Amino acid sequence: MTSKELTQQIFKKKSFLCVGLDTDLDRIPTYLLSEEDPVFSFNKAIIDATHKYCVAYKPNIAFYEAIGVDGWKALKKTVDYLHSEYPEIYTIADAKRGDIGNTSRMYAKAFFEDLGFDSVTVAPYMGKDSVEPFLEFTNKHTILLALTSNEGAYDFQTLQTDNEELYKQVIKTSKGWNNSENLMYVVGATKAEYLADIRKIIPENFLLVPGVGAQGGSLEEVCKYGITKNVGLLVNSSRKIIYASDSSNFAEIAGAKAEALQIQMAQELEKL
Ligand SMILES: O=C(O)c1cc(=O)[nH]c(=O)n1[C@@H]1O[C@H](COP(=O)(O)O)[C@@H](O)[C@H]1O
Repeated sequence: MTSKELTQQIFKKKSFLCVGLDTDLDRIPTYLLSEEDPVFSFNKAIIDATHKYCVAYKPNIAFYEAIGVDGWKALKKTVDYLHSEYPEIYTIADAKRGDIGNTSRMYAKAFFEDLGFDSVTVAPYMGKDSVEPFLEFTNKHTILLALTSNEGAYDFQTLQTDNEELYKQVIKTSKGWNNSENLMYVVGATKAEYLADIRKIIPENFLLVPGVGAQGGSLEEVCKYGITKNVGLLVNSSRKIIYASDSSNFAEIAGAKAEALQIQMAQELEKL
């Protein structure tokens, strides 16, 4: 899906919500554990209940890798289910990969070709040759970590180097690698006040903004500083939606949580 098509979906659904599928066997309703594939059963129920209110899903790969082969199978089934049942939905593999070029090429093949995701999150630390193999997939998006939502973001990302914070250098340098508009950036919702500066460097690029909900980020603040006339935002929430309830109607309650965010988003879109 191109950035333009994603923007069209956002205006059509009046939502720039991404639901995070951080599916943890210790947190899903216990009655699902007797199912053949509890992770997929949970994801399917969440997707069926929330898809009307969001434009994207972001499985965090760690949650699938942690349970081995079963996790990888559930991940593949989840992406296939999304693409077959809801082809208008955008998919993000939250993998935070990046290695020497030769190895990054294999990561890119895994997430884009084998699993068929529309995008993957990538760590910029190893530089251009570690990111280029992802960017070579010009019909996919590479989502580079810029300024993350966690406390540790202040350890390196905001350090001054040449009178400028490191995360700004990451954005400025990497945007020159992008010939085909297929680069997005991660900026944590907990760092919303930085978005005004970030928009001066990249006025158009899509930003994936996690951290609304469980991490305390504010949707209003994110929109205040980060929204553009083409929206340019995908705001992720995981735990606050998918674990809103552990009762038998967990999916319905997740749907209501997603709808509440969608309503707020529709109000923000009306202001544009
Ligand atoms: O790349 C990410 O998605 C990401 C970057 C970041 O800076 N902060 C962050 O929380 N994330 C991911 O976004 C999700 C946030 O989950 P919740 O805090 O439960 O909404 C998790 O899967 C995180 O790994």
